[in-house]
Amino acid sequence: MQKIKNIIIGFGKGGKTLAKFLAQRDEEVLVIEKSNQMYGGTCINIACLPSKRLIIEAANGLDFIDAIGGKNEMTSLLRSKNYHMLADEKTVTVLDGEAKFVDDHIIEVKTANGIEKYEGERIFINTGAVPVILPIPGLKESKFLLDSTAAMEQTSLPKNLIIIGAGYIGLEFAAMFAKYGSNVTVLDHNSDFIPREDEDISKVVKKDLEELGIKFELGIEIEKVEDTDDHATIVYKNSAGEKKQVDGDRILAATGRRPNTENLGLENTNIKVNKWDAIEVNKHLETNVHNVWAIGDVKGGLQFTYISLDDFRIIKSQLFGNGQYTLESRKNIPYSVFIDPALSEVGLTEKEAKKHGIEYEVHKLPVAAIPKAQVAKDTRGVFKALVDPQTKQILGATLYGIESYELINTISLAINQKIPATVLRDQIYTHPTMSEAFNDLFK
Ligand SMILES: Cc1cc2nc3c(=O)[nH]c(=O)nc-3n(C[C@H](O)[C@H](O)[C@H](O)COP(=O)(O)OP(=O)(O)OC[C@H]3O[C@@H](n4cnc5c(N)ncnc54)[C@H](O)[C@@H]3O)c2cc1C
Ligand SMILES: NC(=O)c1ccc[n+]([C@@H]2O[C@H](COP(=O)([O-])OP(=O)(O)OC[C@H]3O[C@@H](n4cnc5c(N)ncnc54)[C@H](O)[C@@H]3O)[C@@H](O)[C@H]2O)c1
Repeated sequence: MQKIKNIIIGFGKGGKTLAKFLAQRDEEVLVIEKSNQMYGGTCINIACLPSKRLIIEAANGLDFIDAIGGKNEMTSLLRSKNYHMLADEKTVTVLDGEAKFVDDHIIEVKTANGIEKYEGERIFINTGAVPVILPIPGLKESKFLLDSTAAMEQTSLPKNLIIIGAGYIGLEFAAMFAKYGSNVTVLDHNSDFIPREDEDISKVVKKDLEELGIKFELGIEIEKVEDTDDHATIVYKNSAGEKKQVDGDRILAATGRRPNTENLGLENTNIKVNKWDAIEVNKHLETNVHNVWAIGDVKGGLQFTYISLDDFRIIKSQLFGNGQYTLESRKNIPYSVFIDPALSEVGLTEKEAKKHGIEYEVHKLPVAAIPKAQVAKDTRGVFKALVDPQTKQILGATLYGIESYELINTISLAINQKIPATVLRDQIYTHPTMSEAFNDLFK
């Protein structure tokens, strides 16, 4: 059995960044990836980048199948770049195979050439997450069922697409498929639409999505899924308790993703997993086994590529720095839902501020008041921010409008660096841009 200084299981965002960093320090690294179609991880191959490419091409008016072709070219290029980024390093080996723990520090890898065993001085688990398929009678067996990966590999556009789940994937794919021309129905058991958001925001978002042709059925309970030759029928109880049904030629399951720990052999180790299947870690991301860490989606919590990347920074701080950058250092994580237009947020919502008895003033600006929105011919949306009335520090912002996925990062920087709203208000911005909205939003 070979002893290795660093073993990384899974080619995810945090893991690959760590592998490169270690290689630059001449440290030996073994990166184990179970699929040669996944070099570079979930984000570049089957998640963020392909979905955003398809979303952009839908807005460009491209045909769905042509867009899929272009998306495949992009992911193949990125996959190859990612592979070489690591494999071309002299101290890194990328091993094709599925890894499994046989004890706390020993890994067995099922490769095309048989089982190989390695002992890792340090082991980093970066195996991501997998879609949750609800235990609804007939769902798993339905030949019309897709997860987000399969939805982006279709050879024809769904005519009638039913999406279960109105979360990130549900809403982004609903808007995208509606723009390509599918009839989209979204079912969610929650009766509140995007429940984290303030009502003045969620109402406009829902209205805009409905104007794209998307139908929502909220507060429902799905009873069963039945297949016929050419479609599936989902039978459900609506919010009034009435029995209803909807037919679709595809069903997209978008009801969350759970940490990918099932086949990792963790039962052979002392590594603890919580009730959501996530690996338990301390503030340095170390598991309860010394020198074994978990990175990204597999450790539970927020599932974003930039969180996995930041996990790398935490591990770097512990192994090569002063250990002061930890999970506790991380605050105010921004996010964007790439619907049409995008919804982006950081910090507190008004609902949350009220709930915690935090004093705030509300600043609101309709996107239609921003010259660049008129120029871009898309005046939908509203920008909203909460500011501390005494210190003028920004407490949070919800930006619903074009380019909000760029703007939110400025607000996030201001919050983290304690730059008051008055500075953003008085800043000179280029014109015409969406950023100059801050001159008016923070008046
Ligand atoms: C459709 C979709 C869209 C998304 N859009 C966004 C977005 O716009 N922005 C954003 O920030 N986030 C987005 N996300 C979330 C984001 O993709 C994930 O949070 C992120 O990719 C997680 O990365 P990771 O580092 O945890 O590992 P991953 O990138 O998931 O890597 C895990 C790797 O481990 C491999 N693996 C698993 N088990 C084993 C094993 N036993 N042995 C060897 N290899 C193994 C897998 O094949 C995989 O390559 C999206 C997710 C989805 C599904
Ligand atoms: N733009 C982005 O950053 C982006 C985009 C896509 C995905 N992601 C990541 O991927 C993760 C997974 O996305 P997701 O959309 O699958 O999960 P999600 O947690 O965002 O949404 C799941 C939805 O399913 C609904 N649901 C749960 N059980 C249900 C039931 N029995 N019947 C009907 N509806 C039910 C929930 O109410 C919720 O609305 C997200 O948490 C996110 O972190 C991020």
